[in-house]
Amino acid sequence: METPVYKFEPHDYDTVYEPAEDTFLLLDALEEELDAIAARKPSLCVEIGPGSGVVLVALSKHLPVAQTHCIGFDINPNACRMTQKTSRLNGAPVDVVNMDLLAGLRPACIDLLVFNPPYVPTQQTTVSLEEHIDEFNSSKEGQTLVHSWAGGADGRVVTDRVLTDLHRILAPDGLFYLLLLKENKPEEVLKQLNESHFRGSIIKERRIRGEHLYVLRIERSERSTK
Ligand SMILES: C[S@@+](CC[C@H](N)C(=O)[O-])C[C@H]1O[C@@H](n2cnc3c(N)ncnc32)[C@H](O)[C@@H]1O
Repeated sequence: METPVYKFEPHDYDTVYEPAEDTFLLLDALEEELDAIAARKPSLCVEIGPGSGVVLVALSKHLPVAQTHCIGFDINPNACRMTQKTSRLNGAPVDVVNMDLLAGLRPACIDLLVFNPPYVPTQQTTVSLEEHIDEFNSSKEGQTLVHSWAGGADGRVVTDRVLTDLHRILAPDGLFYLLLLKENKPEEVLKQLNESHFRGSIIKERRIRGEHLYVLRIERSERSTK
């Protein structure tokens, strides 16, 4: 999918994740999946961590407005603002909420879920929404951007929280597209999913500048059709 127009002001580079190779790989994978996605007639499309908003806005441009509500949840308030701005710039309606992952959502409501997580293995542990907003308000710029990429042990701390919640929030016929790095052990993730009523596969991979990136497509192993 074509990358939507986005406009960073100088200070945004310190606080919001700028679209990079991982973003573009996810866009390419989603483009190839558009027919499969349309066939599921998604009512609710959610991106966790939309950052600049380009992935969510690109998806929104390919999904019928009357049918699909697109919404992003980002822990970073400036990423939420940037996603709104990208939405406006492209005339593509998406909502965005400053929230930590998906805790506030009712069960089995997400038809299409997308996540390009903080995937770099680091010592750093993740922070709560409150701590994140405090950091942001105390203008420790550069600090907030760390949470866009710092993934803790195996780069999986945030991703594993989503995977643990997946059974609760994914609709029976839902699809989940997840970007991972080789160091996140995608094969191990797939094995765990296969053992817990999901099935998944690697639908796209790319080696770029020392990173080996994967996009996984995940769905329930016994899905109901609409
Ligand atoms: C690697 S960036 C991806 C940004 C964008 N989706 C892209 O592909 O360019 C990860 C995003 O996840 C957000 N994020 C990190 N932890 C989060 C959490 N617990 N809840 C919601 N968003 C989170 C970050 O603020 C950041 O915007």
